[in-house]
Amino acid sequence: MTTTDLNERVLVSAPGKVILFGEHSVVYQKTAVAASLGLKSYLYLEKRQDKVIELVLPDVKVHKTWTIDQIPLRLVSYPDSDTRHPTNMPTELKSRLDQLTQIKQDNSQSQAILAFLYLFVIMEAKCQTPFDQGFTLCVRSFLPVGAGLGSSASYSVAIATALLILVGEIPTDFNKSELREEYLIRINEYAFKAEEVIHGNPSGVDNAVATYGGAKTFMRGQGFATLEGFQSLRLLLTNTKVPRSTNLLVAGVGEKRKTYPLIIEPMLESMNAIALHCRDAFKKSQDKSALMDELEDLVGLNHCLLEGLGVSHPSLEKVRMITAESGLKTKLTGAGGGGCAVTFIREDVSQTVIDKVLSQLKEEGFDCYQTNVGGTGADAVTLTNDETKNWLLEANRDTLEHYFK
Ligand SMILES: Nc1ncnc2c1ncn2[C@@H]1O[C@H](COP(=O)(O)OP(=O)(O)OP(=O)(O)O)[C@@H](O)[C@H]1O
Ligand SMILES: C[C@@](O)(CCO)CC(=O)[O-]
Repeated sequence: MTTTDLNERVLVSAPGKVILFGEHSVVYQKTAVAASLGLKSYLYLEKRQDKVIELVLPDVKVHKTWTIDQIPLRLVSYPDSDTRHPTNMPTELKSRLDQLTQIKQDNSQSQAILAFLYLFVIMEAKCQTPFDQGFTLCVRSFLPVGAGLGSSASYSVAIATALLILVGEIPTDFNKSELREEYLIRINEYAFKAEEVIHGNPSGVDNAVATYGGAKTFMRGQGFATLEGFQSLRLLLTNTKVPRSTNLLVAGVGEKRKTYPLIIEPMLESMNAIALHCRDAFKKSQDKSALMDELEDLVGLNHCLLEGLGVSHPSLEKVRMITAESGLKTKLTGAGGGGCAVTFIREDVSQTVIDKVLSQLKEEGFDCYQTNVGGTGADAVTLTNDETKNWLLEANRDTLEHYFK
């Protein structure tokens, strides 16, 4: 096949995130501090000559095809889709999308498919000319799915970016455009919609970090600000591999808050103060050791409050115990209930100590990641060689990252 035989193809990337402070409290308009991760999702988009839509999501074992006529485009007028929660979508549209999703048992699959179909339908409804072209969309992630590192936001940002490019709402090289800010706002808004499908009640912090990258403070309803004076941190991420659902954990905290408002509200307020203290600690541009003293205190305080909200797990307490034996401070990150913990490592901690901790954590069956934080957000490039969806599935991280240099 020569390059000229190839259909138009695009590669999209979107990072995961680590919440340093403020998970759960951020759902209730408190401040959170979060940063993008070097671990990302990559999406391959190919326009097709036939009218087939193919969705390939190997991380959640989905491979679906539909013809474009099966998708309920323009079937239901849905003018206020941007302001309505997806659970309030018109009944007719809901039942058509459920029929197309056709997987009742496995939530991770149905949420991923539904998020894709929902975004496509509401985006297409806003296009000037009806969309009638087939395409293949394949997502492959280097993030553990459902483990607290923002896999759903990374997936949501990747599909929002790709679909906006597909329907002609943003150019592939949106990051180089003078309208970049506007395009990023659009990506973030649609990614939030996909997060609403997957999460139920997301604060928006995860998709904001996955869209814009960097290290941020975030408050629901007010958006984000760059974390001034942010210094790169040595972080160890440990995935306990205990499955959990962000949706259910967020709902659980909501129930507690309703039952014990006078107890829970001050806890959420303390978490807000922790995030603000972290912001100010970076701003002071003090030496790294003094900064780490403060951050380590905040780690302990924030974790204990989260534990009090009921979102820790014995596996996370185990990570805390193992790391504490070597003098390292750890808190859960993301929704908790299993999933990931983040350990803050001071500059003066030797590789021998880190290796010992790594081997103890691995002995427990946990996965560990040492990755950089605060890097780029969503990005896209046009593919011009003979890349295919199988190429995406087989390529390693360095190869894929190279496309975005
Ligand atoms: N690579 C992927 N491909 C398809 N769907 C994905 C992918 N990654 C995540 N998802 C969707 O997101 C869901 C996981 O979302 P969830 O919010 O529970 O986890 P998370 O985003 O990793 O954690 P947290 O919200 O705590 O950071 C999956 O069940 C699936 O529906
Ligand atoms: C638990 C939570 O605060 C973070 C999940 O990464 C939920 C959210 O902010 O949407």
